[in-house]
Amino acid sequence: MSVAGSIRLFSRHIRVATRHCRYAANMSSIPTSPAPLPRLSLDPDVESHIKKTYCNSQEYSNKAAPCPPVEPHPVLPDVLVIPTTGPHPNLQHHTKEIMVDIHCGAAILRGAHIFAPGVLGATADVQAGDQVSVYVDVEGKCLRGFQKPYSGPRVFVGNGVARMSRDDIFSVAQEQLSGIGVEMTSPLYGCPPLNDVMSDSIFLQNLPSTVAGHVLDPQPGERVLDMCAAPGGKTTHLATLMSNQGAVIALDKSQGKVDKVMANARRLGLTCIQAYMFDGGKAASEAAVCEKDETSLGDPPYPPNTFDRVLVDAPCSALGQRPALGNKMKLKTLKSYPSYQRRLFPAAVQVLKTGCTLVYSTCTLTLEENEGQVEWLLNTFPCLELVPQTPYLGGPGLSGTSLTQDQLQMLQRFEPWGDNRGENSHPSDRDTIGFFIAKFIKRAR
Ligand SMILES: C[S@@+](CC[C@H](N)C(=O)[O-])C[C@H]1O[C@@H](n2cnc3c(N)ncnc32)[C@H](O)[C@@H]1O
Repeated sequence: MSVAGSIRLFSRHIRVATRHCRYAANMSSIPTSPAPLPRLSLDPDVESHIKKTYCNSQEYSNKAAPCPPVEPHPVLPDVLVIPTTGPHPNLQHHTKEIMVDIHCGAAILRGAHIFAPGVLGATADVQAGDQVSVYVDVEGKCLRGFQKPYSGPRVFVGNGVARMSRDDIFSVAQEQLSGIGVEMTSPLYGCPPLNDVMSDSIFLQNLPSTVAGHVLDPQPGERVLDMCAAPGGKTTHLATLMSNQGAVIALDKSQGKVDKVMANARRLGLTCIQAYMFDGGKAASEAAVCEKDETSLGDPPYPPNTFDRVLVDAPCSALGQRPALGNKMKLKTLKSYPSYQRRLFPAAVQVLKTGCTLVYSTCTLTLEENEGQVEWLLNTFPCLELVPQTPYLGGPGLSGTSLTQDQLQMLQRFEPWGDNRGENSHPSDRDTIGFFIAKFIKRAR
């Protein structure tokens, strides 16, 4: 098989979702309504190609981190699931140690190696080629360049081989460093790095994020607005679901982020995406004029009733993200999100055509940013009707607002501890990040 041959994936890319760690799920009996989609049969060669790539990689050639299985998702036709393995209990602790911060630690748990600038501390004797144990400084108190075994609170995340000596790393300014400092050979959790694997065809994404794309359900030829788009996981999914036909307008607030969206679009060969550095909250303008051609809408802002679908995947407190080794967010910041998110909706509702779909999603857990926002939206925009979602792999919304039981059942909440899914749910649907999805139709009112 040539890779290109397997790609119906060219027009229908595969999303790859990893499970982050094992949980003994204490499942409730809340009923879900799984709605099977037409199955896209995955080319067996694709699955075997991915398996071979991992099994041959150093991470999976040792017994501590055996190659994880690759499974087509039972409901989502364009998703492969790679369960994370671990924690691996018998990893040896080496005397030579590397310290990293919580962000680098989370990246390691997601399958990354350690880039040299990410090394916070290394014991004095570390040389290139040495076996090292890697620890995360969970309180952010380890100073850069630290050279003793660190005695503050720390978490072991696995073993690796130093590719640079301590001197290589700390004798130059951090901004001049590049390349891999430590190659993780036995991470605590086995999570496949997908960096070079079929990069024109697959996108690594959290499972609930792939559900959000399907819930929006964009069709070929439509105009879709992705209001908060970077790095473009959902943007590229939407364009793929549209078979690259129509227009996906992606907005984000900095040029660097917009460049990332476009880089991902180019990588996947998705030409129907146009990304702009633009405040989503200002995306609507009565005075704006839109090009007639649905594939070239031009720059934002856009006139009312321009889009067939709008996704507001809002900036949020991200408390559902996994893996997470620490969180330094202040209460003031946490409390700032609901009002910031609300700024986005007047424009989102205005640019949406009547009869069309708005999806709101977050990767956080708070009532204020999730069910509370749905309550506020329904009160503020009487034209919005809350509607059920397909596919439905999560659980209902939480009580605590004025939303009725029926309305809560229309919401889709993924608790990161996995116990709010139906008893027949697939294991990959219970071991996810925390996520929230609400779907609305704009009615003529
Ligand atoms: C949850 S992330 C989006 C993730 C993205 N949808 C994906 O799936 O790859 C939220 C994004 O909103 C962006 N953002 C924050 N404020 C914004 C604004 N006023 N207008 C547009 N984007 C904004 C942030 O820069 C961030 O990239």
